[in-house]
Formats: sequence, C-alpha cells, structure tokens
Amino acid sequence: MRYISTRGGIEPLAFQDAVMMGLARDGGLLLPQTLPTVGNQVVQRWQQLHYQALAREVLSLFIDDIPETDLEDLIDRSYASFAHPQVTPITQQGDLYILELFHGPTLAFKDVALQLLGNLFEYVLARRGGFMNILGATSGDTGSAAIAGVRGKANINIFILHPHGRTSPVQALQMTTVLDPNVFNIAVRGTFDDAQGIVKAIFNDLDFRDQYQLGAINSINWARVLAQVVYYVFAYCKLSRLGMKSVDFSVPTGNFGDIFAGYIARRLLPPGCIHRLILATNANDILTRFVTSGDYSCSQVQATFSPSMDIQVASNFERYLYYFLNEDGAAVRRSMESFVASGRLDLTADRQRIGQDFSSRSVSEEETIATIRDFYSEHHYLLDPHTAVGVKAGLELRDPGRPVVCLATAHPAKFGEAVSLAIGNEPPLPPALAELQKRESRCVILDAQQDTIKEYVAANALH
Ligand SMILES: N[C@@H](CCOP(=O)(O)O)C(=O)O
Repeated sequence: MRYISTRGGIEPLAFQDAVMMGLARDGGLLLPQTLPTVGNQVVQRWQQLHYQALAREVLSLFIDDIPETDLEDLIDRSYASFAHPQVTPITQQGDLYILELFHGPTLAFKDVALQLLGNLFEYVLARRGGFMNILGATSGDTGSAAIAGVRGKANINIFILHPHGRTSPVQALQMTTVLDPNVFNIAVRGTFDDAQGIVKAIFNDLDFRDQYQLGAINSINWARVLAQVVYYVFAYCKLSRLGMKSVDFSVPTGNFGDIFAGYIARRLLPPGCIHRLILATNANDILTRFVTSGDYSCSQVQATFSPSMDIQVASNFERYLYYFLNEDGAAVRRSMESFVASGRLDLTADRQRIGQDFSSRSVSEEETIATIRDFYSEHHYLLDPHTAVGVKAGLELRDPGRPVVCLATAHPAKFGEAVSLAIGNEPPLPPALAELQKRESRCVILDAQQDTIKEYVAANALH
C-alpha cells in the first residue's frame, strides 16, 4: 500500500513514511493510493473478533511495511491502557446505540488513535534513529491524548497549542499538569482555527520542518484516521451479528477527522452496511451548511458548551473533497487555494451527491443542554455535550427502522459546567480527573503569531 497527496504533488510513500511526514509536503493530506474493500465473508469472520484482533485485520489492509508480529505488539500495547476490556464497548439506551469511545487514559475518543500513534512514532524512531518534535493544535481533547501518547518517550518532544481560555477547565488541566520534560503546552491568544492555521503554516515551511523533524499528531496524520476506522467496523460487526445489516452512525463533528474515518469504513465494508453518516455540528455549522446546501463558507468561531467542536476550518474536509472531485489532485489544489483566498467553496450544484454520503444537523446550545437532561431522565445515562450534539442529530435525522449508532466521544466529567446546567449537579470525577486541581501546572501564553510560535519551538526543540 502506498500513500499519495490529495494535491497530487508527492511521490507515493510507504506507510511508515506517511506517518512520519504527517502533512504532505505539497500542503495536501495523505491518503491510500487505493482504498481496500472487503466482502460479506470477511465481515462474517470479523464478527467473531475482539477489538485488538479486528484492529490487526483492518490495519493490515493499509499497512504492509510493519511485520505482523510487530503490528500485533503495537496494537496490544496501545489498548492495554484502556479501562474497558472491549476498548470501545457499545451500549443500547432506548432505541439508540451508544459507542463509548472514552475509556482511554484521557477519557476521549482521541485516545484510540493517539495511544497507537505515540507507539508508532517510537517504533519508527527506534529503527531509523533520529528525533522528532511534534507540533499540534487542539481545541481540547487531542492535546491531552497526544501528550499521554508520548510523554516521557525518548527522542520526542511535543508542543501543543490550545486556544487560551476556550477549552473546558478539565481539558486544560489534563494538558498542563503533565510535567514531563518533553512536554510543552502553549496557550495561544486566539481560536483553535488560529492555532491550527499556525501549525499548518509552520509545516509548510519545509526548511523549518526538516531542521526540527516536525511530526504531526492531528488528524492531518493518516494514522489518526486509520486507527479510528476500526471502531466503526467493530460497532458494525457487533450489530450485524445481532441481525442488523444496515446502520447509520451519528458523529459529533469539528475537524472532520472522526466522520472521515467513518467514510473510509463505509467504503471498506460491503455497500449498504453503513447506510449514512449523520454529521452533527454545534453552532459552528460550516459543515452542516456544506451538507445541506453545498455552501462551504467560513464564519467566526463561536464558543459553545462543546468546545472541542468550536472549529470553522475543518482539516479533513480536504480528504473528502479529493474523493468528491474524482481523485483529481489538481482540482483539489485549485479548490483549496480558492477557499484560502475567499473563505468560501461553492458546491451548491452537487448538493445531491453530498447527500448520498451524509445527512447533517446543527444543534443549538439549548438543545444540547436539553438533550443531556432528557437523556439522563429517560435512561439514567449521562452524555457529554459533544455526544449530546450527536444524539440530538441522530434522533432527528434517523430513518424509521434503521439502527443509529451515536459516537460517545468524551466522558461527561470533562465538561462539568454543561452537565451541571442540564441535571443540576456536576458528574462525579473519575480518579484520573479527581487529582488534577491539586497538581502543579505548566504552560506558556503566547500571541497567535507564526513567528512567535516558531521562536518558542526552536528554543525548546530537540535538534
Ligand atoms: N477536536 C479536536 C481538534 C483537533 O482535531 P484533530 O482531530 O485534527 O486532532 C481537539 O479536541 O483538539
């Protein structure tokens, strides 16, 4: 399997090179040269597998430069830190299925991919030698999961930018209380979009990138998306084993990485297994406007109860656009350049095609809080605000008779304020979070300026 860029400007790469490259050197995103597919017999076999065994099968379809036993070891070590034996268990609440993705060390779905990515970086560096300085941006959950994946690892430093004061207090503490000498937290005076824009601009300075051997932990890194494909397949296999042959998934969406993993899973499985992906947004509804009208136009980032989704410019949208534009790298490049120049892409003429892959709804702040409250009183099951956005959209957009799996992307205790507004008290803190307030924390606050961030990275980087 070789990897190519959405913008068509690089020679095909092996998987390990793709992981180390992160963002393609032509400014695009990496994708497999061809997408594998499986038939019903394979699905029947997969129905019998536990999570790690299924991960081995799915990942092997996309990775051919890591020996089988090494891959098995990487997977087993990555999921040993999860608190649930099934890694991503699925529960039924009323007539909805909830795919719990928050049993990893930082209690969000990001752990599923970032535990594996941290181990992959270590694996490749151990064989090739050298060092890596990771540079990433977070609106809340990616940061702590990435830090948990590489803290204390040899030959790796990690620099994480988060928008100052715009994550939940628990999310900020999960990052800033990690005091390992290889961890650097930077709160930028700006939004997540500012932080992500700076990270991408720095990656596109190829001299700086090469000098400091920059590595990417955001979902611009293909390995992030790939690891997340597994839980869609896992959930589908579990439900199809119970006789449900066609399901929808409802996905709280910000940077488009998680739902894009669902899109890859949908193309991997036989047609119809994943019927449709329900793309759920908060008030930052650029992606909902794209799905419902073909209008992909940027507006101001709004702060909401679901801060991890407070994003306008969604990184992985470009990967979908690549398939949407019939795998034409030059057309993707033109479209992305035009988007950067004007803040808008007009795909209104193609609305119906988009609707074959996705349906979408934007969920207001009031609806988010009401959904947490109603779900709790009906099922005694507590949703975090991001999951509530997905549940609300799932309930509104589902087809009669077709099961909907809602992705539970984070533990409610990470978002005490929203939960307390909904049910009158904050959820009990799991042990991993209970001690955070008392710990020492470390973070610098910097302006959202590319040069300022570069100076800070250069001063603290491995070289
Ligand atoms: N929602 C994310 C934003 C970064 O997205 P990623 O999937 O590209 O890492 C977060 O919680 O940080």
